Amino acid sequence: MRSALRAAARGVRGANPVVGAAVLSASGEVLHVGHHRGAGTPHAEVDALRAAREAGTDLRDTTLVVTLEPCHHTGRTGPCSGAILEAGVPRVVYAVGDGTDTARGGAAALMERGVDVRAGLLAEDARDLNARWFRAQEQQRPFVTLKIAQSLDGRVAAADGTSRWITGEAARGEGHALRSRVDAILVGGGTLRSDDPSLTARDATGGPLTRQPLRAVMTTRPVPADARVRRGVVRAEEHDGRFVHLDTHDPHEALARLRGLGVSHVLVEGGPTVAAAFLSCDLVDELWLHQAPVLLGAGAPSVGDLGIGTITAASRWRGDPVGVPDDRAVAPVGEDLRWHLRPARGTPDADSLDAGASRPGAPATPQRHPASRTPAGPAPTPGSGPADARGTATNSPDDTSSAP
Ligand SMILES: Nc1nc(O)c(N)c(N[C@@H]2O[C@H](COP(=O)(O)O)[C@@H](O)[C@H]2O)n1
Repeated sequence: MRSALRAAARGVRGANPVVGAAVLSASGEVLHVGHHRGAGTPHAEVDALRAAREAGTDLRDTTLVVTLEPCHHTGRTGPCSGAILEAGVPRVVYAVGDGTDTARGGAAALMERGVDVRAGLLAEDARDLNARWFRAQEQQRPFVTLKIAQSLDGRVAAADGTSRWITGEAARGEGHALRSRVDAILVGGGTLRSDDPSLTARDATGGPLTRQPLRAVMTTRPVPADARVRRGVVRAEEHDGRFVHLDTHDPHEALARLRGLGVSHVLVEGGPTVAAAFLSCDLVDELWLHQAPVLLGAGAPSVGDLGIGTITAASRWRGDPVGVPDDRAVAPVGEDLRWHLRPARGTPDADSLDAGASRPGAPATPQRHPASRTPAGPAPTPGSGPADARGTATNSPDDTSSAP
């Protein structure tokens, strides 16, 4: 299971949990490992079984160990329960159950077909690893990533509103790769008016990437008929660059609407007021922050007023090495610096990985932070993060100034 947990940490955060699997011999030797690489790609079990098949491993006396209960549904991919039965693996050990209504049930289905299934091994570690994903599922909302591209002094635009480009090409490339992985991108009315963004996912030449997210603007004002965001990106993919106007200032309402449109992962790209609105409601699960070696001295801040009056009430974040190309929570990207962060409010997932579980050769048992004793979905720790988990933002996204 420790091998499976380490493999899981090579995945990406978002619509799906990070999941790892290992095929063990009868004597308990790890023969193959696999992991899930994000929504739409094979699940960890299928990845590990593929490795076994390619190596010609006889699976008749093996055990499949997986960090999450095998799924029993056809979503973007087929059911893992079926793949395991087809492969003829006689024993399955999983860490933690899949609580989702759609995917759960794999364990029962396998047992019915005579597979020896055990649950609960290193369950707390497995749950910790995906604490924010479980929390988003429990709250029945999409997983939320906030992306910020800012100057050294925390600004996303110069005094005249110009923002192209603060960060360099490499950081922008990461941003576009992230765009093409999410189901929807969301910006506020201020960004719409100041930048007129297209919100498409593009490659280095400016051409559209294969997968395009739904493009959402959250504003109570009209979205002009000629706004770039309304212009079609013709793609045969799931969300294929459609546009949606979210006529609200309430992040909860915006997320509920997006969920209704089939969105499981939303990328909030600003501006400052929208960022503050999501942060104030404790609705940011993951933060990608690119910081450029540029000083602006004036201009829009990356995050608007969070209502924090004193340092003990600061919104604190911790490094998350899971889901970034180099397994590093803080890393140089071209000339810029990338921070990959999670709220430090007590969701324990990356605490366990601070000890190095995502890195090859790391200690087998992830260490947990003392604050990680509660299961996924704990209430925010008082004073350690953005306030009310069900709070409604007081700032209006329409007041927003520019963001890249
Ligand atoms: N057992 C298992 N292994 C994985 O590697 C997984 N990613 C999951 N995810 C579960 O299945 C749902 C996604 O299914 P699709 O990728 O859309 O087919 C996800 O919501 C989890 O419940 N499970």
